[in-house]
Amino acid sequence: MAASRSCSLWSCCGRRWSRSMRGCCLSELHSSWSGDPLGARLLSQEKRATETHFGFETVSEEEKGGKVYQVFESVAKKYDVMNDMMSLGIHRVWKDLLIWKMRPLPGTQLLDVAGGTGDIAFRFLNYVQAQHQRKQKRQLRAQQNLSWEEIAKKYQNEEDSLGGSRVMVCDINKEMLKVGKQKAFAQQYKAGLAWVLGDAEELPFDDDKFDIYTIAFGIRNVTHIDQALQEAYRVLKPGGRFLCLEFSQVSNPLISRLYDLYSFQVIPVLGEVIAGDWKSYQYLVESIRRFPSQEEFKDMIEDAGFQKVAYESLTSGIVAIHSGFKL
Ligand SMILES: COc1cc(O)cc(C/C=C(\C)CC/C=C(\C)CC/C=C(\C)CC/C=C(\C)CC/C=C(\C)CC/C=C(\C)CC/C=C(\C)CC/C=C(\C)CC/C=C(\C)CCC=C(C)C)c1O
Ligand SMILES: C[S@@+](CC[C@H](N)C(=O)[O-])C[C@H]1O[C@@H](n2cnc3c(N)ncnc32)[C@H](O)[C@@H]1O
Repeated sequence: MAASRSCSLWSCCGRRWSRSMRGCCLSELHSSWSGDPLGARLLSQEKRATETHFGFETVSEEEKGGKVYQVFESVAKKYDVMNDMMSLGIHRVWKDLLIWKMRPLPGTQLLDVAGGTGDIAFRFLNYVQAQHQRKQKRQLRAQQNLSWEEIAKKYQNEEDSLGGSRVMVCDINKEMLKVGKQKAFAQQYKAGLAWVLGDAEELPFDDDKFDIYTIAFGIRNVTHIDQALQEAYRVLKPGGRFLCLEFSQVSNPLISRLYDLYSFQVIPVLGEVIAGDWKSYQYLVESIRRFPSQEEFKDMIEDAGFQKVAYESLTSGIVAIHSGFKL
């Protein structure tokens, strides 16, 4: 069921279709040129270029999306508990730091891509609500002669309690979004929050629409990172900001050794014990090792057109926050 769903999603739609078409044309050409060694060599190089990685495994670009889909479909229900267990809660601090770095202004329109179960969106809503309440209190203190009805009205309007800020969570995985929506319902997040099924490589939004684009622990899973970065650029308003929280590279050799030990010896075991899924957590640690370094990723963000690109490494480089502006 999952395989057939993701197959149609990943090989037959939009740009991916044209990519797979390119693959088809190449193999047809290959057979007609079989007597030409140079042509055959060039073609086999081209064919290799359509290969990518899924953790330490080499797979075709068409296959990767489906495999990533299966990973998150499988872990969705245990995703949040796994994160707390594996990181001893540290992922919460990293996500808080992302929001503090963002410092959203009243009225901010945020797009959280690969938003999964909503951790970034909920933090954003908490932040803007607290900020708006502080502002309201300051205003009320300044307007001493308001009636109690007027004061109550100011507090009751839920939409207004966010000062016009909104967040759109976009993720390719139905199961992750389902868990996110359940969490939102249980924690009573309603206003200013929307969920949409969509691919980071082909966002279902118009150009110049959002003030801020975030992607947390998501971009590592995308097949064509350059394409996702271009899409981030496209949907941001001029002056808009790109923020990415992702695993990165640890530079200290001693910490790196301990980190490797923990990653490869402990995490898949926790994955098996808690989520009954060794393979997905093996993919997690392998995909982290495959992801570009802080500097390499900064170059990729600049290549997509962003300016003033900078990053901050956290927890010895286990993760980094990259930031850039569409100017
Ligand atoms: C399928 O894909 C995914 C599934 C998911 O559930 C999540 C994601 C995306 C990830 C997130 C949303 C973030 C949350 C998840 C994680 C942080 C998990 C990934 C964690 C790592 C890759 C390792 C880094 C972990 C930490 C920084 C957390 C702190 C952990 C410790 C302090 C170690 C705890 C020690 C033990 C449990 C004792 C047993 C350990 C051993 C026998 C191995 C030897 C290890 C050590 C001696 C210490 C370990 C040292 C380190 C971790 C490095 C030290 C670092 C510093 C001192 C800065 C997703 O895509
Ligand atoms: C590790 S989770 C991160 C979730 C959330 N941002 C967080 O920080 O907890 C990675 C998410 O990326 C999503 N994802 C993977 N490939 C994607 C793509 N091409 N487009 C959109 N989302 C994608 C997965 O479905 C998954 O929900």
